[in-house]
Amino acid sequence: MNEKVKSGSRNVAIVGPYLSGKTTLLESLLFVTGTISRKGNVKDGNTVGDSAGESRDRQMSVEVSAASTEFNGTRFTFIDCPGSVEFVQETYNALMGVDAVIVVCEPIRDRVLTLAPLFKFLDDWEIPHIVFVNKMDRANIHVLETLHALKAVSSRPLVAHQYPIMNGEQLTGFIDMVSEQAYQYHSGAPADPIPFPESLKAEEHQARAEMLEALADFDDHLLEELLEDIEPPQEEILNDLKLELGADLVVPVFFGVAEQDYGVRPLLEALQREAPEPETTAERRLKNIKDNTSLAQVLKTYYTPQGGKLSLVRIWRGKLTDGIVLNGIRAGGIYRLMGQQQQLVNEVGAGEIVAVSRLEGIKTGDTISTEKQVQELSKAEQLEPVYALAITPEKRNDEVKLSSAITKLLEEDPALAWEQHGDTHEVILWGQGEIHLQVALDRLRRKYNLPMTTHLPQVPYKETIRKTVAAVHGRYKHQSGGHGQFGDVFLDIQPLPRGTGFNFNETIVGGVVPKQYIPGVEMGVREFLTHGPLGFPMVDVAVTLTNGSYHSVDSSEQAFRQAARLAMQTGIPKAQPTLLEPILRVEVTTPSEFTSKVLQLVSGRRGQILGYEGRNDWQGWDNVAAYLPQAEMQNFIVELRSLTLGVGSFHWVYDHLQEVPEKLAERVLTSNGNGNNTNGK
Ligand SMILES: Nc1nc2c(ncn2[C@@H]2O[C@H](COP(=O)(O)OP(=O)(O)OP(=O)(O)O)[C@@H](O)[C@H]2O)c(=O)[nH]1
Repeated sequence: MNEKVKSGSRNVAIVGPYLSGKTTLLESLLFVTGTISRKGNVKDGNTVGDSAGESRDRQMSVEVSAASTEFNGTRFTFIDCPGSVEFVQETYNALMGVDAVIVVCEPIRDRVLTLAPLFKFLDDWEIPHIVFVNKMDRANIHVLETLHALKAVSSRPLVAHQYPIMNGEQLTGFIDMVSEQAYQYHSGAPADPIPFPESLKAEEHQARAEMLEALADFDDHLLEELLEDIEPPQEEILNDLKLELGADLVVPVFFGVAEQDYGVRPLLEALQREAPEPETTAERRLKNIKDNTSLAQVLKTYYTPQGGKLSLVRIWRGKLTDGIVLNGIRAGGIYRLMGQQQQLVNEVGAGEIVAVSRLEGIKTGDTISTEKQVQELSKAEQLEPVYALAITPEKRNDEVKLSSAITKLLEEDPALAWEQHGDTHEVILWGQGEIHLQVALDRLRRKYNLPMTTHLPQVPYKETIRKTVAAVHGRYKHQSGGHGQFGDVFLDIQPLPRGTGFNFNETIVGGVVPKQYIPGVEMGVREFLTHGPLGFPMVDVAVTLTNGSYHSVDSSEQAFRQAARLAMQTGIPKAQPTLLEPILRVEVTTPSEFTSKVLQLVSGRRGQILGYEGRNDWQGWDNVAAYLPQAEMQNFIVELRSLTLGVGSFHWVYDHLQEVPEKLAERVLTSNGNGNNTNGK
């Protein structure tokens, strides 16, 4: 392949909503360029893109996969990205390393709307992108309607690079908007030039005029020509398209049918001609890097079924050679990827995306170099986890293996997080949704032989008291053979304001409880508070040791500890124990058209709405701020997505504890058998 590559390379990500046809498009790109001789099919599970077992099982991409090919002397490395919102972190991480992006979407209004977060990410990072409207064999909305829907969700102007020629709902050809030449598609062969279809003249002229006006917004010379009614030379239009795409000022639009390879050659030609060269991208990405060191960045980490580590890296400066030492670690082999297949190479230069094996300790997003100290490249933002499951190994003695397997799992998928909860002691796996966690659990089973069972995480309820009880007596007296045990205390138990925690005081006078035994009293009180009468840890309680007595031989710290526990056992039930639940402060982001539904969702889940407003940085989107009980959060993201075409999201932080309404508290306590185990619904 090396000899044929004459005119540089391009690294292109293929992104877009779930099931829009990205993997099919990659298959077609590889087929049209002769890299594969037979196309695979998503249903049959034999495509290059969806090569991981977890993808094949679900007929959906769950991680990025890379494939290189060559077209007219240019090497293309395509990165097929998952479309599901639950795997978007994969996509964001990979986008940090590409020169251009193909956004694949279907000609369906609601599907187009779901592109908004992706467009925002691309524009925030100024990543050049084009749109490929796929499935134009089922286009039951008009081309101009599709373009309008696209324009509504993009902050950058869209320019139709082609005008599709349709026969009913089926794409049959296109008009190239630069040359105004019409072409007819053929199965298995390049498109043929045909005469301009007169019936499309008016529509095509309008779309072309809009394209030229959009380009002219960034080119005064073109603007003058348009004002003076001079037809601009094609060279000038192409030049503007290249410059303005490269600077993420405009978004060219193409149409096609990936399944029939329609529109795929024109797409490749446009990418070769107009997508920025790797050097241009490097200038953009390295503009804040002051030193001149060799640099690469990890876009994705894989663990192969054999357990080997592979890091997909973009080389920004310098080159990678066999046996190179990066960040102090000797790399294994360097490979070009074709889905799960690897082709060993000895040396690769700047501007390429390749996989490097055995970079132990290096994570996705890390900057790597041959030098000791380098400036870190910026990374894609880390998404907050929004969905959790408590997990337990099916086999008890697998518990020891779990933490090292989870560490590897997190390296492969940085959108996962885990914790061992301090109160409930459960191991909780956090991620972006149900399917995301199921895929992670599949990996644990397949790659690490760790089958797990799951359940909804417990809500970490707490308890407090409402009333003060004074002078509660606790006496511990035990006579067994020789030495006896004697401790005797009087405690005042008082509720504290919410969020205060626990206070211990003593007002002992005259040494009725000697100093050395007082820590024992505090210990006994604290022990009792770890498990209150309702079954949960107690908070916001003050306990004061006011009185007591001792025995000069039989008293000990231990005996006072027991006496304090007895006093607490007597006193707390009289102080009106009450159930408290954690309340989160939640900030929901949603398209404004769904805000009222979101408000209903929040109120329906016992939420307290704190306010909502339009986002300054995102036209047409609102933020809703609210307090929500944690017990109501388990499936919140699932509901939110189903109300907002999948694009609603939220941030949360723990805020405070609040009394559980009485009726609900009864239910929680009965379903827990006075113990702690469900989410309280
Ligand atoms: N009619 C029609 N169907 C298509 C076309 N391209 C893809 N499909 C079908 O659409 C479905 C989804 O295709 P994929 O290529 O898996 O979509 P994807 O975007 O890679 O999916 P994810 O990565 O899981 O989001 C499959 O059943 C394809 O056969 C097309 O041009 N026309």
